[in-house]
Amino acid sequence: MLKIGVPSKGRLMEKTFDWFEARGVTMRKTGNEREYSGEVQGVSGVELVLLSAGEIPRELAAGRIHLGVTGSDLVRDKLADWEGQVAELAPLGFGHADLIIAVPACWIDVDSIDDLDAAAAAFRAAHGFRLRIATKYHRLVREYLTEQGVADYQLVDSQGATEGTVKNLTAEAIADITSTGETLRANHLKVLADGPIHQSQATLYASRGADWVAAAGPMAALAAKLGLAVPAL
Ligand SMILES: Nc1ncnc2c1ncn2[C@@H]1O[C@H](COP(=O)(O)OP(=O)(O)OP(=O)(O)O)[C@@H](O)[C@H]1O
Ligand SMILES: O=P(O)(O)OC[C@H]1O[C@H](OP(=O)(O)OP(=O)(O)O)[C@H](O)[C@@H]1O
Repeated sequence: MLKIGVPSKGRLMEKTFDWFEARGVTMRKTGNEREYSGEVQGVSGVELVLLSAGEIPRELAAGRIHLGVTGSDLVRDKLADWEGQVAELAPLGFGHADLIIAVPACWIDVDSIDDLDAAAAAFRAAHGFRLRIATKYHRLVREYLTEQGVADYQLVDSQGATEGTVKNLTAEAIADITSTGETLRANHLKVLADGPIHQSQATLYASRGADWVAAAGPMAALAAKLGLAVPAL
């Protein structure tokens, strides 16, 4: 059997199902609406595993699923050396979102990462602690700030409603995903002008650690349906 992990709910699940359906592979949930079980039709030997989008990178890295669909932001953030653990087979063209840094819109002298760097140093001098950036993207944000030479900050973990942390006085800035920008605007935040840390989209990945010998037959059949080359893993 070849196991493929797909997000278990919401837009990502629906659009993933549509993407496979358009290529002759039907995925559907089985059982009652809330039951996390599913099946694949159109290619034999493929098992559907419905998982949280955030857990798919770890399951791929552990080799418990052969293939997985999730956001490229989550793979890069959750896995150290992601390219050593998974292979990117195809960007799927949906789930587009930018990982950005945003600061209060009223900070009129902070528009770029260099401005943030200067503001962070001034903040520490004035308050005696480092400027707080709320995020769930710890690895990507740390790597980016190191590259940009920003050091006077601390990350504050926020697993949701991150844009609210500034108003709630638990952070001075945030790093989060945005697509329409509505949540940022509604919370009086502005994006730093330097461009996103990462442009994410839903992507099909293959595990480098899974048992590909046992799954070779279903993988060849699935790759043919999807118009993909069989990856050398
Ligand atoms: N507003 C958005 N527009 C487009 N894509 C988004 C948006 N918010 C999040 N995403 C993308 O959706 C993917 C899943 O996001 P997230 O980790 O928030 O999952 P979730 O929906 O909370 O599910 P779960 O809690 O089961 O992990 C990520 O790759 C993220 O980039
Ligand atoms: O730019 P926008 O279109 O406004 O979208 C951005 C929002 O969408 C995501 O949140 P989600 O709805 O997944 O909830 P969360 O707070 O639990 O992450 C993301 O974390 C932002 O909060």
